[in-house]
Amino acid sequence: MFLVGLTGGIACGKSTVAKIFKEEYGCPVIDADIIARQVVEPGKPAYTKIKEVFGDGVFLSTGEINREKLGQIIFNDEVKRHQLNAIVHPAIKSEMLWQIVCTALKGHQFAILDIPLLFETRQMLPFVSFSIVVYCDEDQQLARLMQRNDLDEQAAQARISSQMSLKKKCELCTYVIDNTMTLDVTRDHVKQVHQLLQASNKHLLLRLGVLFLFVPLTLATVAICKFTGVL
Ligand SMILES: Nc1ncnc2c1ncn2[C@@H]1O[C@H](COP(=O)(O)OP(=O)(O)OP(=O)(O)O)[C@@H](O)[C@H]1O
Repeated sequence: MFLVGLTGGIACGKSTVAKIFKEEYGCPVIDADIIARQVVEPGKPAYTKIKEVFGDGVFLSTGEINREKLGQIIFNDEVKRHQLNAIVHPAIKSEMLWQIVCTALKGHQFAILDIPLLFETRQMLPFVSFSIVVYCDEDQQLARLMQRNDLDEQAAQARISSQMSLKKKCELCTYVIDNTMTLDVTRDHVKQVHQLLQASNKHLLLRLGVLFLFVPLTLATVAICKFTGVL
């Protein structure tokens, strides 16, 4: 199985495109945002570390993390942002790798990794064979974000500016999915990219690689066991 990174700017349409891949083509989608919420649930190791580093002030009375408060703190303090990233990113990465292994065992040709900050954090970049950026123009992005999150223009613009520019992401990726028009047009673009991914034989190369690694390892283990008298 090979991996496809799906990314883009905030509110450009990643979830919309991921849903089309999943529901219309049956592609497995591993969503970094969902994992990011799961790894900080009460009782998880990252939750405990956040409590140690940020104190009780960033928790609601229910025990859950007060995302708004934590968001304000890290948005205005780079050191704290790094501290939070150092806690959360490794936890997300290991859960993601675990989900990838489980998906690979089901025999899929490829899996989509929906990672908003694929190019910013670069954590999963070495693992993806192809990357897709969902694109819309700046005015649309601002309007969609303001409407969806009920934000004023200044707040929405601040969130957009905190990410790498969409233009730069488009330069770095393998495929761009244009989401500037109607959903039916976007569906057509997803179809085209899906066909290109299906035509790839990277999964065969990766399976061969695993086989070449696995066979000598197994033979070496058997030889050692025989030599030491275990077998
Ligand atoms: N082609 C489109 N035309 C009109 N509205 C759209 C289109 N695509 C997406 N939207 C709307 O734009 C908003 C953002 O879309 P979506 O949630 O898919 O973006 P996202 O990139 O996943 O966001 P985030 O970065 O926050 O995860 C949603 O309200 C969605 O319904």
